[in-house]
Parts: sequence; C-alpha cells; structure tokens
Amino acid sequence: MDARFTVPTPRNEPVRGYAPGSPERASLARRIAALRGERPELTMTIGGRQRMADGPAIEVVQPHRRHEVLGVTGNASRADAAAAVQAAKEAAPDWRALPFSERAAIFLRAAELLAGGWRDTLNAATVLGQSKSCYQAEIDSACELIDFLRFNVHFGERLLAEQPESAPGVWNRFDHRPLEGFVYAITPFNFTAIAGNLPSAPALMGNTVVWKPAPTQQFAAHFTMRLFEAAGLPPGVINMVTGDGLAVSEVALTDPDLAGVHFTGSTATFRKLWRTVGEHIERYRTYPRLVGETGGKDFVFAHASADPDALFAALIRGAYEYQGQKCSAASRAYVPRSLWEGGLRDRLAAAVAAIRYGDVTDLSVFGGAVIDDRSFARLAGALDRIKNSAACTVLAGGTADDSEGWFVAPTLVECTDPTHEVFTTEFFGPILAVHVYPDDDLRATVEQADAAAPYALTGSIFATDRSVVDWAQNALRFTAGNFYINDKPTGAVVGQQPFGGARGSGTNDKAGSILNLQRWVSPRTIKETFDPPVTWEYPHMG
Ligand SMILES: NC(=O)c1ccc[n+]([C@@H]2O[C@H](COP(=O)([O-])OP(=O)(O)OC[C@H]3O[C@@H](n4cnc5c(N)ncnc54)[C@H](O)[C@@H]3O)[C@@H](O)[C@H]2O)c1
Ligand SMILES: N[C@@H](CCC=O)C(=O)O
Repeated sequence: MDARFTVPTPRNEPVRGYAPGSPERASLARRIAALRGERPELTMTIGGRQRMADGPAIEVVQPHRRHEVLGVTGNASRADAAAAVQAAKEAAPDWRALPFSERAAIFLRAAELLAGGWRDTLNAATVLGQSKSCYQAEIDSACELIDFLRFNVHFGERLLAEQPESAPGVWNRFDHRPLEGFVYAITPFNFTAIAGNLPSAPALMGNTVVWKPAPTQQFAAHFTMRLFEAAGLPPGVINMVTGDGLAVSEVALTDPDLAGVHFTGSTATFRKLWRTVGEHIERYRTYPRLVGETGGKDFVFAHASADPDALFAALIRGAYEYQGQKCSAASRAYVPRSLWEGGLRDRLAAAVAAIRYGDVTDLSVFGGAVIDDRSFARLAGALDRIKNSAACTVLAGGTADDSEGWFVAPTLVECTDPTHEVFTTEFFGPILAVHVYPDDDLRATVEQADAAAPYALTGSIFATDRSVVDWAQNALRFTAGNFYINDKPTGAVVGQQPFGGARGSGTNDKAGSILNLQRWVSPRTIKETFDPPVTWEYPHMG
C-alpha cells in the first residue's frame, strides 16, 4: 500500500534504577540465574535458518568468571559467509518493495518487546557475557537499543519527507532507494545497543544485511537476533554470521554487490577494512558507503574556576564505568595545580581505591572484569610500563589479577610528561592519567591536549567562567565530535547527543541520527512534466 503515515513520536526509554528491594532488581536476578545455566548453541542465522558455523568452536565465557562457559559459537568459514551474502541478496527484492511503514512497524515492535518482556533477557545476557553492572546493562541493552529502534523510525520518516522543489507544471520527487547491494555490519563487544543498531538501521531503510558481531558479544547478539525475529523480521533481511570475521571479510568485502560497511570498533580494524575496499574498488557495482565509528582518547579539561565536586564525580563515572571500556571513556585529564593540590588529588585517589569491581551477578558492584585475555594482557602490559616510568606516579590501583576473571583495578596515574603514551594511546580499560598544569598555562596546555592524540571522539571542559567556556569551545572545536560542558564525556543519549567523532575516531556519521540513515539510501531524482513542450525551437532563434 502506498500511503503516508505519521510514525509515533519517540521518547527516550526511562532508565530503571535497580535499587535494592526493587521489583526490577529481583526480576533481573532471576533472569541472570536462568540464562547462566542455559548454555544455548550460539548459532549463525542465515536466511532465517539457525545453524552452527563450519569453523572451529569458540567458547563464550563470563569475563568475571572466565572458567564459566555461557555457550559455544563457531568461526564462520568462507562458505558460511557466501551463504549469508547470497541470503541477503535473495531477500532484497521483497524487503525493499515493502513500504517504509511496514518495515518501521517491525522495528517499533522490537522496541516495544524489548521495553517489556525481553528487557531482562537482553540485560541479563549483557551482564553475563560482557561483564556489565546491571545499571550499565540497562542504559545499553535496554534503553539505548530501544531508543535506536524508535528514533531511527522517526528519522527515517523525516528523511523520506525530504523532497525537492517543483517549478509550475512540474513535479520533482526524491525516490529514497536503498543501496543497490547488501550492507556488511561489523559490531564491537562493548555495546549491545550498537550491535543491534548497526544491522537494523540499514535494514529499516530497505537494505538487507550481513551482520558479524564480536565473538565476545555473541551471547547478547544471539538474543538480539531472536528479538528481531519475534518482532516479525523476515528471513534473510539480517543474516548473522559468527566468529572473528576474517573469512567473512574475504568474501563480503570482495563481492561486487557490497554496497556499504557499517562498522564500529577499533581504528586499526576500520583502516584495514577501508584498505581492502580500496584495493578492490574496480570490482563493485557501486561505490560502497564506508561508515566507521572507532577509537578515542577522550579528555576532561578542567579550568581553575571548575566546580570541584562536579569535576570529581565526572572523572570517576567518566573513567571507570564499564571498566573504562567505552569509546567515550575519560582516559586523560588536565587539571590546574590549584584544584589538584587543593584537595582533588587526595579525594580522587581515595575514591578510586574504594571502587568495587567484582562478579557483576552481584548487582551491587560498580563494575566487572575487562572483556578477554587479550585485553587483560594489553592492560597489564600498560600498567607495567606506567609503573616503570619516571614520569608517572600511580595514585590508586595499578594491579591486575586474572585468577578468577580478567580483573584490572581502577587506576589513577599522575604523569608529568603530556606526550607520554598515557595521554596518547587508547588503552580501553580503567586507567585515567592526569596532567597537572600551572594555572597560568591554560592556553599552551589546551593546545598541547588538542595535538596529543590522533583521535577526536569525546571531551569535556569544566569551568564556571563563561569566557573560558566560550574560548575552550573554539580552541577544542576539532578535538571532539561530542563535546561536553560541565559534564562527563560518556553517556550520549540517542536523539539528544548524536554520537561520533572525526580524525582517527571515525567518519562521524552520528549513529542514531538522520545523518546516519542518510548513508543507507541512494536517492533517485524523478522529474515529471505534466504538459511537455511539443516544439524544439527556442524564442531567441526568432
Ligand atoms: N566510536 C564509537 O562509537 C565506538 C563505539 C564502541 C566501540 N568503539 C571502539 O571499539 C573498540 C573496541 O571494540 P572491539 O575490541 O570489539 O574492536 P575490534 O576492532 O577489535 O573489533 C570490532 C569488530 O570487528 C571484528 N573484526 C576484526 N577484524 C575483522 C575483519 N578483518 N573482518 C571482519 N571483522 C573483523 C571483530 O570481530 C569485532 O566484531 C575500541 O577502539 C573503541 O573505542 C568505538
Ligand atoms: N555512546 C556511548 C559510547 C559508545 C562507545 O563505546 C557513550 O556516549 O558513552
């Protein structure tokens, strides 16, 4: 049916608190206990059929109890990848022929199911598989994913309403076609919401998708796929392949019908994908859209006029929530000597030492373990180098212990060398480095902070002096794609703070905004002339 409808106005999903004694806490605890023992086969889903990948098995474990297996998945082979690409191509004609309102209804239903009965399942899977505290799971796998699903429909509607002008006697139209080919969505371990959004946003706009989640996020990804099916997603629209993605990329990135890559993950992986596409550019039917949101070295810059209490809370939450494994996490701070020595140093050191990381199935802990052995080894190595550096003083933490789970202690480091790796390298863990600057050296320190790292994802300025806020906003204009004033640099909300960064941090296509959806359509301009000319001569010819 070809009709115009108005989609429901989206509202951000309210965040539940999980306070002791609350009904949501009891309900989540029950679901965690049940899922822990379930041990599902973490299959691929190709053309609507679930089956294990051909390649070697991969155990998916709880990072905080690394010996406890949640389920087994498999590494997709080239044949698995070819089957997924084929299924996406076969499903494309029917899916793109479906009116936007019908596609939208599926994703709105998924949002509604997730806000209701599915909420505990996705939250429990994210707690268990990604070692998130219950609150960090709630803002991710429930609220942010619900928001992506609802807001994307609203943005999609606005995008379709974008139409050209028409002169008298003419009707010009945009036909917002999906891309000609399939979209390859590759998703990171750290956000269940991002993993759900990257395949579903292009699908909403009429594309079919091959989705490759991170193996360490496969537990929650498995349930996300079941959620989409429960909402009525037809077979073949999103085809989920499992494993490390190496064989999948060999097939998907060299297929002539590759129309887009929707990626979130590390800068190094995105650059590799981009290089591969570049090497094969002559092969493709159309130029593939490359959308990638990647790493960060996110900063908090404090001025002497900053409110010390607000700065203190922002540094703790910004740096140590989810064990510092947010691309937006505060990992470097620049603090004036007056504030630092005026009490902030001792207060922060005491608070960081008191943060409780542990088994996240205990719903009262602040955080859990880091995601896997590779991450643990990378962070343990960084801590060793920090402890051996004359420029660095560890004020809290600095230890790592993988006997039960991959635990890295929340770590606070003061470092006198602003060019040290603690200010330039993304560690992706709970390490915050502080550079203390003389109060009268603001300008030079801001310039140094801007140039220090190759990234430009998130950053904050803390100041109550408005002339400083104004100046810093301009001085740091290209240092962050998401810039915060007197707030932590994490926790962007869909529809409120569209998210993404530039420089080494990605293509800045702002997930969860109309700008992102625009990348998944290829408009055709149609001109219809109601009473076309029947002579070919022009008046100037006499
Ligand atoms: N900017 C953002 O919005 C954002 C959001 C979340 C995470 N991140 C970044 O993601 C990184 C952490 O996530 P990660 O450890 O999962 O990143 P990663 O790059 O290691 O992996 C991301 C995904 O790419 C896959 N992958 C790796 N090589 C591949 C290949 N050749 N072909 C196909 N797939 C391949 C992985 O299996 C995974 O699914 C950090 O750098 C973080 O800053 C950025
Ligand atoms: N959008 C999230 C970060 C996503 C990356 O890991 C935030 O704003 O904290």
